[in-house]
Amino acid sequence: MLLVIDVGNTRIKAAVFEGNTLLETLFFSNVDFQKNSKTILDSYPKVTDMIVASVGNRDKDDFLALNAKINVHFVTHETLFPFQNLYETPHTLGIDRMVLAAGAVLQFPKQNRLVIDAGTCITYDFVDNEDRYLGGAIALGIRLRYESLHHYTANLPLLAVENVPSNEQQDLIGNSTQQSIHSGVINGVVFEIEGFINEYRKKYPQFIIILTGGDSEFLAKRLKNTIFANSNFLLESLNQIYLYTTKND
Ligand SMILES: Nc1ncnc2c1ncn2[C@@H]1O[C@H](COP(=O)(O)OP(=O)(O)O)[C@@H](O)[C@H]1O
Ligand SMILES: CC(C)(COP(=O)(O)O)[C@@H](O)C(=O)NCCC(=O)O
Ligand SMILES: [K+]
Repeated sequence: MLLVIDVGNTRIKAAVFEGNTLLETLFFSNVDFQKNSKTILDSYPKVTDMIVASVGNRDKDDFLALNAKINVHFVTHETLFPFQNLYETPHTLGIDRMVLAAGAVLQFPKQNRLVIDAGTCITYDFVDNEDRYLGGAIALGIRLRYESLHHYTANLPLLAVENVPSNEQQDLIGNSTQQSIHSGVINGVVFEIEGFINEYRKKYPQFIIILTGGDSEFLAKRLKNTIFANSNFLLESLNQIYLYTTKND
């Protein structure tokens, strides 16, 4: 039984897998990581291995301290990935982005793939049908946009995606300060993502789109393009990498 852990800049996400079967997902903030992870391990005594992808500043010792009996596999730039990395600065590429690219290759073989991860940042990662990772883009996530508008202006309030009315379209013309901010943030993100997809389509007429990240379910309803929306895609990709690396060791 495997515990997979994704340490992002906002949340830590975890999941327990038995082979390809996802048994449980768990989410917690960075602060109560140690306590919660011990709870997970106590609830799943059959966990023998853990695979960790961390963009945060946690080091391997934090995870080794959880349980000395568990084998910890820390995903690094030296991990065996199922793609050719054509990034010009391969050692600055986010481990999370590499895991997403690996998941796209392993779960959607032999086609052009664009992975969009809407979390702290919105990342775009492209792997072509020859399994070459070409790179992509890094943009402000939804929360960072709301926080920037508040922190870097004199009068704008701090809003959040949770305040957005649940209807699936955000009014284009905001008729109040709050609605203007929501229109700028939500429509800005939706139009940005659709704009990127349209530009990719000019270069690659055929490709699939995988949308993941904590804001993926919110955004999937608002995007016109056909996408595979899966908020657990990074966790599933970590499991796929574990199976791939142990098989190819
Ligand atoms: N229970 C939750 N707690 C915090 N953020 C959540 C939650 N559910 C969804 N979200 C959304 O997920 C975003 C973080 O997405 P995530 O992919 O976890 O980020 P990262 O991987 O960068 O840490 C938050 O900004 C928020 O909009
Ligand atoms: C862009 C990121 C901060 C995204 O992190 P996240 O939104 O998942 O918290 C992370 O992928 C990162 O630190 N990248 C390093 C720079 C690069 O990928 O080129
Ligand atoms: K992200």
